Amino acid sequence: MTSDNFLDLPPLLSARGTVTLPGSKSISNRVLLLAALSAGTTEVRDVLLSDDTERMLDGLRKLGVGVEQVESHVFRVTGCGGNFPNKEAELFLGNAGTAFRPLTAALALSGGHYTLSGVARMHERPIGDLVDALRALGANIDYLDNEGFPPLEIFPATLSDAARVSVRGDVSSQFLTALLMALPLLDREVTVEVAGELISKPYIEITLAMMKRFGVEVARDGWRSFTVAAGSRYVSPGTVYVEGDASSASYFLAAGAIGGGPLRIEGVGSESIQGDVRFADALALMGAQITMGPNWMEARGPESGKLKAIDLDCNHIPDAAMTLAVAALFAEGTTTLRNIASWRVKETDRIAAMATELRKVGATMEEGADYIRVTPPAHIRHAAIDTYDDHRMAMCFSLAAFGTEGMCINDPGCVAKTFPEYFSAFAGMTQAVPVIAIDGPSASGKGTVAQRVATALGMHYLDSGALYRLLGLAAQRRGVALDAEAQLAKLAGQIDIRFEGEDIWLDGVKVGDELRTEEAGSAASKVAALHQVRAALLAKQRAFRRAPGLVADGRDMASVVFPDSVLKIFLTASAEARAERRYKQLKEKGMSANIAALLQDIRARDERDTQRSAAPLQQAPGASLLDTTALNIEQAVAEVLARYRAKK
Ligand SMILES: O=C(O)C1=C[C@@H](OP(=O)(O)O)[C@@H](O)[C@H](O)C1
Ligand SMILES: C=C(OP(=O)(O)O)C(=O)O
Repeated sequence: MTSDNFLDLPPLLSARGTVTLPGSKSISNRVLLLAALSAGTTEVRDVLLSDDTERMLDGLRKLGVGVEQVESHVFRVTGCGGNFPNKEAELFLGNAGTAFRPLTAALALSGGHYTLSGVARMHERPIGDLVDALRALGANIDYLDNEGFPPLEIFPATLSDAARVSVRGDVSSQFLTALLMALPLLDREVTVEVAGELISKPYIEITLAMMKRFGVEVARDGWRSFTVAAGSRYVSPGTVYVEGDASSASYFLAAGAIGGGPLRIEGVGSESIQGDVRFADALALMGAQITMGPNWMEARGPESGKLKAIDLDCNHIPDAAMTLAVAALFAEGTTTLRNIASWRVKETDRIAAMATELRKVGATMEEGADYIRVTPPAHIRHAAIDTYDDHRMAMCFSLAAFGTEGMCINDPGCVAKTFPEYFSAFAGMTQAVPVIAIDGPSASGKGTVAQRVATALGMHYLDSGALYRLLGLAAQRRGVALDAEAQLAKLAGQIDIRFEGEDIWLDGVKVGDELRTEEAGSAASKVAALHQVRAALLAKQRAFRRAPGLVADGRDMASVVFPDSVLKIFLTASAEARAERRYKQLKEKGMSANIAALLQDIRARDERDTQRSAAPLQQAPGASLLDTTALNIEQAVAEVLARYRAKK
């Protein structure tokens, strides 16, 4: 159920399967830059294809680096030995921190004239600590807008002979990463001292491991200082394989833990160099069952059946920790995630965004400068989640669809930053609450069949036609004309409808046979032809989709309301057979009836229903025809059940 601006995720029952992860963003962008700075040609395989890596690739091309895509995820980079061919360029780096910070450092020390800019949010993300450190080395960098923030203009440096330089490490580890990767461009030994408590430490391990792969070994004194020796030069290792993205793994591991699993991710595991694999430990603390091998991880639900809250310092897993905040909705108790101040300066203020959106689904939230506390609600409410152009907000909140009502994600396309195919991968690993859609013309017997199928399967039942009949009735009671579209749509949003067994309640009052009269049927048909009314009733109908499943009958169940139904039946019978059934039904209830008039009525209604522009009655693509002219109810029910079992 997609549109350009939102994705309505159905309520999810379970998660299982095997997913192969796209390449790591952090490794892809480091390797591409190091390959460009090296002597020699590097083939980089399993590269992440996403907006962040596209910004790096585009930047390198603009600098004159030979970048050739040889297969879909394989790039051949012809290194420039530390000397970019183009000495003048304007780079647009989107919101990619792993492109912006490292390119700033490399270009500041490479003797050209460059401007670096990004999206509006990038211009709010700090870079001052890195610029200060580079200036101490002689770099010539101007802020084009606000002091301490992009955009930047870089001029050729007048290099100092400083042997030691200090960089703050408590806002972003990317400043230290950027500096270290650029230092081999200088022809002398430089020691970088880290000022302040270094955050996101595992990302520095990725940087050191990648530099080593390209022939530069950094000497270190714990987390205090790092020394790049004189004469250090990047040399291409030939071919580099990029691991799967450990942060992207977090959504699937969490899905396995919440949705039962087993859910296996391939591409990253116990031998990974990415710190975010430690997310699996956090999930295990919550009670999830985790197993892993060198290049895979697998998550299952907790043995006890219920996840439990944790209180955790998440500084080492800043990105994956966001996933814990949403997983906390499914845990018993209050979860506290600490030491995450860096969330405030990422794609959005993630502490504020997380608190706002988790509140929408009913959680009780507490936020501080560097922590967040989540107390789950008794019942996770359906909400339209704003994603703030933050890929991780969108991916994290997909997990909230394991609540009973599903979840709506606004601007789902923002996942393109690191995982453009996220939602199709997620759909492939998760099983939604199943819907059996039974559509068909008036008096085809679909209501009785659907109700009996629901009973046989222990599922919920939605008589969508009754919603339209109820609206018709409510309109007549309140004196709203049956063609007053806007008023009717408003009324549709206001009325309170409840189904209890065979009983139907409208605004707290039980409705009787008046709902089944021909008059109510014709009022329903009229209001149902109005677009705004159908739109207003859509959410009401979807809300009936609850575990363990739903059998829904109507006219557009398969095509519009539940297009992802596991089974779609178009149930019909000849007009004569339907007139006869209706005649018998009315007689049994002691009501008067005329078979010729009924037949005429049914034909007129068929005509109206198939001709109307709003959701005309038709066999939906993927629906199978069930003609019951020659079948009795039991036979029709048995046939639907057989088709459902064949689908399972
Ligand atoms: O170096 C890296 O690849 C990254 C470092 C982290 O940033 P901070 O160091 O700013 O926390 C992380 O959040 C980001 O997604 C990627
Ligand atoms: C913080 C992130 O990105 P960036 O590399 O732009 O810092 C992220 O991917 O969560």
